[in-house]
Amino acid sequence: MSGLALDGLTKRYGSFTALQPTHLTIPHGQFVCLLGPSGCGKTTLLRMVAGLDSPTEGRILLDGTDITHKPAHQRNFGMVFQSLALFPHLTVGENIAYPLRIRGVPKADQGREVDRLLGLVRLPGVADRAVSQLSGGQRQRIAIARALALSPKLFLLDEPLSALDAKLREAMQIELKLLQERLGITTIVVTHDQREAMTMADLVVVMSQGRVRQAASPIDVYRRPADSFVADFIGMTNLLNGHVSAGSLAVEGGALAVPGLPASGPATISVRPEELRVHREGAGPNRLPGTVSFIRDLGSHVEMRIDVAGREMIAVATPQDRPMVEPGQRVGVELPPTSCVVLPS
Ligand SMILES: Nc1ncnc2c1ncn2[C@@H]1O[C@H](COP(=O)(O)OP(=O)(O)OP(=O)(O)O)[C@@H](O)[C@H]1O
Repeated sequence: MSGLALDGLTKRYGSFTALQPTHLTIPHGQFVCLLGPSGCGKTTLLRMVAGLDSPTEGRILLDGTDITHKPAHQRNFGMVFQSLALFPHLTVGENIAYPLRIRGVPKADQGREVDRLLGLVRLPGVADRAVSQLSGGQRQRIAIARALALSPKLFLLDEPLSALDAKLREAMQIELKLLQERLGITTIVVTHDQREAMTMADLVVVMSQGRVRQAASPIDVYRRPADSFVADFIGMTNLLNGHVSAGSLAVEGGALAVPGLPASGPATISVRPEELRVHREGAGPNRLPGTVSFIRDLGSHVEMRIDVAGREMIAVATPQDRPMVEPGQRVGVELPPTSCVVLPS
């Protein structure tokens, strides 16, 4: 197969398992984001792919070849890691040329390659500048350019944009995505920012506690979360626990018609805030009665917090669709059946 395959990749430190046996296939040219809270094993996984750490068990295959024990410097992967900062005493051009020099690329070709790479990251003409003369965003672009020297087979980045302010970060996410699309290089980025992952990735790998919870497209992890962790971690959601009875889900406050329920027993559903409909009338199909506790108008959308049988639900509406309700008002919260996702118990 063309691409990267992890076959039971595992990392243990003594009795602690940082990465549970992981199976993952990444087709050639994909942009993958490893996403999860701090300590979930994202960096551990990336470092093993990079060859900076060795797995306790399992194999790493690149285009069908086992590279598990190949030293990092022989893998020809581009890396942007915090531990691989730019050399402050070298110019921009010298920094980018560094990997070329190590590999014995002739001097004349080095200059040409540096210019090409600076063009790629949209910073032409800065080769002679000192690194200290660059802004944070420019430095990150240089680190990316350096990592892309020698046309690597894989491009690996660990939280590459985390030091940038919110606006620049968003701009760089789009830039990085477009660059990756142009180059068609298989890319793996570690991030704990779900918006960042949704912006850039073809494949989002959601991790928690050393385990891959779901690996799917951004829209699938959002619309069809594999479990309550993923549903809660990706964006906002309403999780409702209930019991299946006579074909519907009995929850605090009422009974709901939900497609795909188990025949009996407990069940949990997830409903996104923008799917909820808030009515001034409490009664109606798939409605739960509640009381508005808080409303905030964020300009682009209105967020309503509603107390339903002692639990808080969140509904979001556009300014155009905003229901005319006030805090303290009794309302009906409609959960359209097709928007309810049944999660495995
Ligand atoms: N050398 C080590 N020895 C022992 N435990 C380690 C070592 N390296 C990492 N760990 C542990 O393995 C777990 C996963 O660490 P990892 O760095 O992969 O997390 P992460 O998801 O990248 O988190 P963050 O977003 O905070 O960087 C953590 O609990 C960490 O403490």
